[in-house]
Amino acid sequence: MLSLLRTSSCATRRTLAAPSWRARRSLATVTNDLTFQPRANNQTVVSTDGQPASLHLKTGQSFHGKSFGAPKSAFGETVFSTSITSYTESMTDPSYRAQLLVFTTPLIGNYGVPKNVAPSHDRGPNMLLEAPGVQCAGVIVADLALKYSHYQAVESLSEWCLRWGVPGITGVDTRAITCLLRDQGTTLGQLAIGADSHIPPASPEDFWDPAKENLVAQVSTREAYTLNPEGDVHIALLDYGAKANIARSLVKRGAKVTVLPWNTDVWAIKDQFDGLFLSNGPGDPGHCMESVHHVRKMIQDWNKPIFGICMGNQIIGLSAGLEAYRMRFGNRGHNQPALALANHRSIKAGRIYVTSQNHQYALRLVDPFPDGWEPWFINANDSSVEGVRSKDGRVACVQFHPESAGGPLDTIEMFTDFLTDCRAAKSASGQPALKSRSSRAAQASL
Ligand SMILES: NC(=O)CC[C@H](N)C(=O)O
Repeated sequence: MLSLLRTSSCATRRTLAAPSWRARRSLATVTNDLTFQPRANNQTVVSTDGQPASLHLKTGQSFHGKSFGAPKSAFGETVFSTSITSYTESMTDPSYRAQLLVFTTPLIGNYGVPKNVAPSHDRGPNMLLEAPGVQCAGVIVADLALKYSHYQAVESLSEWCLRWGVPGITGVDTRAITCLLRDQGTTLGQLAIGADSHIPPASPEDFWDPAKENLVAQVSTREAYTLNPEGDVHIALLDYGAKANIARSLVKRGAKVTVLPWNTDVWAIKDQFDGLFLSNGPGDPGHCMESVHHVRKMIQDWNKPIFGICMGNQIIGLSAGLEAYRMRFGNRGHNQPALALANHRSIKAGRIYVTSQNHQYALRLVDPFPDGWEPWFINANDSSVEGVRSKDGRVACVQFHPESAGGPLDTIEMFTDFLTDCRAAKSASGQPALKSRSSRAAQASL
């Protein structure tokens, strides 16, 4: 906390109750001095080349600071996250693909980056973070910590970004940028690095728009692979850009998980599985209609449990006949309140769960809801739909992230609930449950 108060730019911001547009713009020119005086102790010091860097928004605003990480420019959607911790988890979440991520928390990088233990498979759960490398297109921070300290840290945020070819900018007023994005909505941007970086792209058409691309096809696994083959229930995990903690959370609870490419025709191979799980993933769900087609068949004609998270929630909603729309600035942070409307095992109607979120699209609340479906959760801040379920409870999905990483664990037991449903469906279908490995044993193997 003391280090937060030490920088003059933070102090300046704290005095501004409601900065005018002109004031916000001039704040954007505030830069930090990256010259660091090494201390006489053994804590690791971050080096940064501190080249000139600018964030240019398609709407005409520019913010000038210093670069860290990879010395190259990048385009993307400029979005903000209000999470206070877990920059490493957020930056490895494939749902942030093609996004320039603004952290509203001022001091970023102070606990460095841990060794992301090499997985047995690229997307296996045996790594610490959510994917092998940095997924977002760039990072925008107010104050890059010039010193990091954590027992697991092996490198600085800047070194990590450099290794993964991702640029960063520090010394910009992220509060002013966030106020702008909140008013005008998620905006296309360019993170420009180098001597000419203060010159914005010549025309608004020069800003690359990732929403036009099928980003899911870029991040999904190319080949199916199986984790924890001894698990007692076999779950098909459709990978739209799955955070590793989804597979981890299923494996920890004793499931065998087969991760499948996003557009797999699951109906053709359904007999192997006791449940279907749809992951999170980047971009517009409208690009995934091929998958919606397969999932609709599973919803209509299969009799086993189906669960979806975030992009998975949107795919299930589209399959059920709901519409997905683009929100103004989305929800990204770790303290989004979701009000439960129906009981299901650990979830109690009437309770508010604090949830981790990262999404730009949402399912539209309509009245009446499609036949046989009901809303399951509503966001207590903005009233957006946070989950839907079939009235028989067999198919359910949530817009938030029960697996967290990072974020609160309020809804982590939804994984236990889903696997309990899968085990019940398996024994009801007459298949004897295999001798289950205890979750402790499965966890020990991770
Ligand atoms: N985390 C996610 O799965 C994001 C879903 C979708 N890409 C969105 O932005 O709304």
